Parts: sequence; C-alpha cells; structure tokens
Amino acid sequence: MTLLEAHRIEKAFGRTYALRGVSLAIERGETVAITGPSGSGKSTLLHCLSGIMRPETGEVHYAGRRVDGLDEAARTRLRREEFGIVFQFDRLVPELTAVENVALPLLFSGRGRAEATTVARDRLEEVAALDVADARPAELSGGQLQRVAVARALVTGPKVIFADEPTGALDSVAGERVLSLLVAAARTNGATVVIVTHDNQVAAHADREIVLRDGVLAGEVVV
Ligand SMILES: Nc1ncnc2c1ncn2[C@@H]1O[C@H](COP(=O)(O)OP(=O)(O)OP(=O)(O)O)[C@@H](O)[C@H]1O
Repeated sequence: MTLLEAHRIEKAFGRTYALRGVSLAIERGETVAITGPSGSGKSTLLHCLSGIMRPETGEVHYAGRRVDGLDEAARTRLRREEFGIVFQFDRLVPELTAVENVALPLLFSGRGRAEATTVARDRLEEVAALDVADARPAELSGGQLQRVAVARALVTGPKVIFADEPTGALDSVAGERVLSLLVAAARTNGATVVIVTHDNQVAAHADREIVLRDGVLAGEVVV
C-alpha cells in the first residue's frame, strides 16, 4: 500500500529549479534511497516529502492526507507525531547527556520523565550506544553522535524515517554500521525509510533506489 506519494512536484530557489516535476510513490515498510549527483535536488525532495518545505506546484500525500496544503503548524505536528528525521550534522543539545537527548522528543509529546528515560535507554541499546548514555555530546565521537541521533529519531516509534546523508560525516566503516543499525531498527519497527545519499554502498541497503538528475527522476533501480 502506498504510504507517501509525490505528484509532479516543482520547487525553485530564485532562478534555480531544484525540482522540475517529480512523481513517486513509496510503499509502507519500504526502504528507499534517493541518489544522484550534487545539486540534483535530493535534499529538496526529502524536505518536500517530510513537510519541512512546500513545493510550489504539485502535491504530496501521506497516508491519504495532502501534506503540502497544510499550514506550518500542522506540518510540524505531523513531523513530530509520525516522522523521525536524521540529518548529516544533527545537533544534539550540548548541555544534556545522550540519554536525555534521546528522551527529549518523548517529553515534548507529554510522556513522563521515568518512562521516557527507560524507552530512550532501550533505543540507545538498539543502536549499540548504551555505553555512552550518560556522556554529553562533546565527549562523543562522530559515529557515537550519529548513533545517538538515530536513536533520537527512532524514539517515538515514527512511521517514516527521513535521513539526509546520515553517514556523510563518518568514515566508511562507522557509516556502514550506523546505516545498518538505522535500517535494521526501522525494519524491526515496521517503519518506512527514505534515505538521501550519494554513496552507492549506502543505497545498496535499500529495497529500491530512486535516481535524480537535474531535478527530475533519471531512473529507478530495484536493489
Ligand atoms: N535554500 C536554497 N537557496 C538557494 N538555492 C538552493 C537552496 N537549497 C537548494 N538550492 C539549490 O537547489 C538545487 C538542488 O539542491 P539540493 O540541496 O536539493 O541538491 P542535492 O542533490 O541534495 O545536493 P548535495 O548532494 O550537494 O547535497 C541546487 O542547485 C542548490 O544550489
């Protein structure tokens, strides 16, 4: 069943067309990689699909609801309730420990501190970062930071995980590890995953690869 759908979306920044009519459908539970050269529109597509940005024309649908028509507050609520988002240079709150950072989205959604901490510790364990639960971000390596960011994105049990170059700042061994953890955790939880990457090895973890070139779909590969 289709969970997420874009229909002929276009987005320009001034005179630069980032997306020129992109249509795609992503199934529930699927892991999809969006690849393509630098500047081909990958991040812009991810932002439009996740409701961070609105396309100028075209439509985005999530679970039968039109996302691009929602106002900022409604899109923020949708992201908070249904989506988990991981970026390349994710910022954790420096004053908080790893487990407190992971627990934060649960506190925002009204869960009690004790319960939030228990769930956060479970998520850290899933991404093999329980050993750094009480450390602050400044004390963590790039790989550890990214694992904590993945745990935070997964903590609310999101239906869709959007990841933009989630391993871009890591060396290939650390990157590979973070990514397999992300995909495995998503599969265990039945989540749909959309990963932006320019790395073929990363794309190999996906069920399907969507290739963008100059703001249009250049092809699709079943991995
Ligand atoms: N906020 C912005 N303001 C102006 N131009 C932008 C903005 N965001 C993206 N663009 C332009 O839109 C085009 C697509 O950018 P986008 O970041 O989506 O590509 P990308 O494929 O993710 O690139 P990369 O792999 O380098 O991250 C590029 O030409 C870029 O310069």
